[in-house]
Amino acid sequence: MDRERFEEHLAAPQGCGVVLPGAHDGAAGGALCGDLIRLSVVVEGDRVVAAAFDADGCGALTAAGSAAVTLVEGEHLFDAARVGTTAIAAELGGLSPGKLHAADLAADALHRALGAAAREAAVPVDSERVLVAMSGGVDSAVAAHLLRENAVAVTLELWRDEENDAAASCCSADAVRLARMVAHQMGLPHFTLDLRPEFRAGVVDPFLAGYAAGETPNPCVSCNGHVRLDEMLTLADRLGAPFLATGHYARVTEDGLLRAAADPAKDQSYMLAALSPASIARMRFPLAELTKPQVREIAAGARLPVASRADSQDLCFLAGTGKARFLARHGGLEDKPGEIVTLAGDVVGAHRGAHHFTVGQRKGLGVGAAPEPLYVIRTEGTRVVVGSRDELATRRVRVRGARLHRPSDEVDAVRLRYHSRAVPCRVVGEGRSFELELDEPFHGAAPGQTACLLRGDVVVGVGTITA
Ligand SMILES: Nc1ncnc2c1ncn2[C@@H]1O[C@H](COP(=O)(O)OP(=O)(O)OP(=O)(O)O)[C@@H](O)[C@H]1O
Repeated sequence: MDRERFEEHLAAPQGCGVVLPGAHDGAAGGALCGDLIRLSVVVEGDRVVAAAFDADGCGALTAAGSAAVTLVEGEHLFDAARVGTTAIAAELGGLSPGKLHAADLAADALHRALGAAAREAAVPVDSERVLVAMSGGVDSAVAAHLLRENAVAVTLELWRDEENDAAASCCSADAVRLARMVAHQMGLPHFTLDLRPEFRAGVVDPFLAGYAAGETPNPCVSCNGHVRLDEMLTLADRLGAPFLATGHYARVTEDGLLRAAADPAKDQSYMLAALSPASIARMRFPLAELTKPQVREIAAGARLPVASRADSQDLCFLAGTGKARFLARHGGLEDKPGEIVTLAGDVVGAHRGAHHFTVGQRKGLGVGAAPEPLYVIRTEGTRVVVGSRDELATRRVRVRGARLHRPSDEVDAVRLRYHSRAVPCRVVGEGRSFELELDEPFHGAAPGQTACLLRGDVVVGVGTITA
């Protein structure tokens, strides 16, 4: 550790307390850790023309703020976006483990400011440049690694749950830091985009409304279709990148439609079904032809620090909360006990709230001693209607809000759940609401879920299952 650099920054901190008109700000820290730093940057075109900071905490935080300002002022936006904890610590002549927290906070604040500024930047287009969406997971890290020659990285902050994620209210979410660290190790500029308001309005609120209406919504499909990929494409424009890449497993056909990934076990084309053809034209899926073991092998070979990170299992905003609790806390959906009845109207049990059930569900009904397994057929207000597997079967499914990219007579199959297999079908009717006539019975078509309309394994349209 070189105390001299540290002392210089501490004695004459660069940009400390300077107010910059027209600046974009980012803050990090807070009451829980007792340190708070705010960093401001002014970006003109593709350059950081000015930077400043304010810190309330230990001396190391002041020195770290000063180091961050020194490193980014006058630099190209992409070079500024390559500055992270390591660079800040190095500018201070190295930091002891106890003081690294200060560099972490300064980097978090810097990246929040740069992310906000990037939304108004104007970087000249490079026809090869690709913005890579990095989640902090292994798939997107490998996507970035494969495209590293021309890549700029972005991580979205979508949700921060103050009650369940105490660490996140003090520092930035762990996943964002991890993604930034991985991007920086590859030498990539990294941006953090705060999409919390857009995510709340465009994904979480419709999710809560869907459950309140007795449906089983599919928030990832609408998030990909109308929120996160659109926002990242807009950022790509600002950063002069014609393309956006993700770690999704999906392919694109020559005529610009989504197609199932080469590895059917990992295929995520269903989750991307709401993407418009205009967006698909700009998407790149570097994992399209790979299997998960191959991806892990590439990650290990490249020594990516996330090589053995587990896959995400649940909706991102439910992490650490659980659906029932989330619905109660954020949507006011409290338990309302009701009856479990058969299609004939016989009462066979009781439940604590109809919103805990989805069509096709078998487990958790608590109905013992039935001669055959019972499934949820539908919910009606506070009543949950159950029946046998045969009674659950349907050959006609109504779809609303449909968008077709090809004539309806090209639809020859549909996927009615993320992990269910495609069912051969045909479209009956026209416009944005129509029926699907299935060639085989389907068990568990749940209102609110996405109907992914297919021609073979190519996605030719999308709609929402309706009651
Ligand atoms: N918060 C985020 N910020 C930026 N991109 C994201 C974010 N979350 C997901 N993505 C992008 O969407 C892709 C698919 O996300 P999904 O949630 O399905 O994660 P995944 O399949 O576990 O991938 P990964 O291993 O990259 O997390 C990711 O590979 C990444 O490119």
